[in-house]
Amino acid sequence: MSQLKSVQEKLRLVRVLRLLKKTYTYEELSKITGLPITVLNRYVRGKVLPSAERTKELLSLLLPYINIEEEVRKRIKFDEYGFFDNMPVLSDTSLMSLIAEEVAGRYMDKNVDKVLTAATDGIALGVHVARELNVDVVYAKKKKEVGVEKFYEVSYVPSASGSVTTLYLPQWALKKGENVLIVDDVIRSGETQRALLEMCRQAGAKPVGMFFLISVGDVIERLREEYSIPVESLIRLE
Ligand SMILES: O=P(O)(O)OC[C@H]1O[C@H](OP(=O)(O)OP(=O)(O)O)[C@H](O)[C@@H]1O
Ligand SMILES: Nc1ncnc2[nH]cnc12
Repeated sequence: MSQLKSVQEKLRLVRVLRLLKKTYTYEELSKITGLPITVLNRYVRGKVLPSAERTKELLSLLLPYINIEEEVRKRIKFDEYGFFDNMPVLSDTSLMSLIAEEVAGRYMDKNVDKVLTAATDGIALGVHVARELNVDVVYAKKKKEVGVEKFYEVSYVPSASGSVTTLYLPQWALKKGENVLIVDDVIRSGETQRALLEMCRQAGAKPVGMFFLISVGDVIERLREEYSIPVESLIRLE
């Protein structure tokens, strides 16, 4: 294994431990791994990194205790209007890294050149996934930033809003022929995602897949049929 890969595996273990620490006590983790609490605590705090061999062993013992779908579900709390706060998911960098590993695994063979998302809440997932795929991330915004010469721009009417929203992306950010993975935290009506697909069309870039943390209803099936590309979400809400 290369030095880099070995370090990446060790950091992955630290993320797994940090995530499990939110649910399990050190005593419980010590029972699962057979390691003293002091040793686990040093790994969690990054004071010491385990050997490559121990990393492998610990990952195989600990990964079965992580269900990323479940981790996302339990962080989603609905308010009285049926909306949910995404921040408990998007802010958890250990969880987001593990989700991004999963997404990167699914799209590894698609030769992704760029990850595209929409500001604001898509950015966290976009950055994590792009870093995992070793590519750049670009995001469309709801306003025109100064200092940008030319934009791709797409207007649409978000379902319940009754007013026009426009998304803007600097033209240099997407190039003809690039393979694009579109990601976002939530897909509900699919209007935002259609706007991103339209930007790819304007640029002559090729959408090769779409991934969402949370989809509401059957919108991903409709997009999959319409665009004949993989469209997936980690969890689906009705
Ligand atoms: O499938 P849709 O019905 O288009 O909804 C999904 C979009 O809604 C949310 O963004 P929002 O427009 O609320 O902007 P924000 O990220 O700045 O909160 C979310 O981050 C998606 O981009
Ligand atoms: N935070 C949110 N809660 C529920 N539905 C949404 N659709 C887009 N963002 C959402």
